[in-house]
Amino acid sequence: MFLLVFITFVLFRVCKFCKVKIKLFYLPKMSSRIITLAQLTPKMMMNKRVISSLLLLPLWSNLVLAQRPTSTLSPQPSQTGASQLKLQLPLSAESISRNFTTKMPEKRIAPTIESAADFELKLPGFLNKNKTLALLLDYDGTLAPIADNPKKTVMPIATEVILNKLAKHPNVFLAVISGRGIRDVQGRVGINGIMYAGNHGIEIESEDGSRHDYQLPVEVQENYTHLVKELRANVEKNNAWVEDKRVSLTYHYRDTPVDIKESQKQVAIKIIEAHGFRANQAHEAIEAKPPVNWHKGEAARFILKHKFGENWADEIKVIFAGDDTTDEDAMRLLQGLGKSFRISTDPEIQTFADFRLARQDLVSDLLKWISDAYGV
Ligand SMILES: O=P(O)(O)OC[C@H]1O[C@H](O[C@H]2O[C@H](CO)[C@@H](O)[C@H](O)[C@H]2O)[C@H](O)[C@@H](O)[C@@H]1O
Repeated sequence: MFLLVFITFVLFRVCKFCKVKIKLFYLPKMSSRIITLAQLTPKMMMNKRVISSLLLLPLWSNLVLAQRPTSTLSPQPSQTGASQLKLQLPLSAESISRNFTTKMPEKRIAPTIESAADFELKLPGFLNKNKTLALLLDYDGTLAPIADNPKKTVMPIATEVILNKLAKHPNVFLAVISGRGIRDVQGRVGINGIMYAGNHGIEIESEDGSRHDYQLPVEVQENYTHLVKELRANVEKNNAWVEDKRVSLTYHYRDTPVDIKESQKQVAIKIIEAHGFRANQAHEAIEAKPPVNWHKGEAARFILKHKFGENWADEIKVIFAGDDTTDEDAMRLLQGLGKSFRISTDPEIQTFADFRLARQDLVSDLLKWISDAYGV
């Protein structure tokens, strides 16, 4: 292993000395993330794919010495010293460690839960009232059924009642991770003393009110302002509208006439992408998210680390439930570390979740299953 590290080091020194501008492969659809060599664990270094990746580095194109955008968030996985060599690779260190040392996570058709009884049948003994449970939940389409306007959503009474009880249980930790602005989702859920994440995790607020805001690079913030203006000027018409959430937006087109819906949506996607933002399909809407390596998955991981420390996966049980494409980031990162549920009526849906919940109303049954196990 030492030899490998040494060879890699020498390769970098030689390339630097020769002033060779080295470049990495651009892998389409994989977002660029930053890792440091120091983050490669011995286990990863023994992996054949990582070894060949390192040895082939000088032959690749587009190697970039880069600095991670600053953030007020802590813990920061790669902020271990400004002097470290940082390489822009297509995968983060943690995903390399997870993907290459274990099985590469893949979306697939997940086993379905169709009734309240299915939870214990398919997950016998998963819950243990003596072990802490972290319950991470999405809001729209999960806690509240989808409505034709974001202002019209309400949680079913049964959900609200159980959620309030679970929030008070000493062995249950509750967090709501939403694409909405944080104040909006807090107001709708209305439970004090739990953790909230808004804007797909960019804003996080702890139970005691302390904030963790992912710091977007200035140019991304500027692009966002232009993006809102341009969408409003060009595609806020025919009943479509822009929900400006300050750092991310949702373009709602539910009420646009069917014959022009698709073409107008495509124009909106082009505008979003032209401003460097990511366009995610949602329910009769497009989510425009900033081009940063921060999403519901990273937010979930941050919340769990913040609350339970580095070894959270060994200490607690985790359940995540969500219904949308943006929830898949959390389902992917929690694979093998907790149990996740994707709410979808589509039996063919491909997901990173462990289970598909066939209907939104099964969320109340999921909460009931938990509250029964914890004697709430
Ligand atoms: O992450 P979530 O809590 O699920 O939030 C995702 C988005 O939800 C809202 O839009 C969606 O729900 C609306 C109400 O049911 C519905 O009218 C809309 O069609 C859906 O896309 C919200 O408006 C967005 O800001 C959230 O990002």
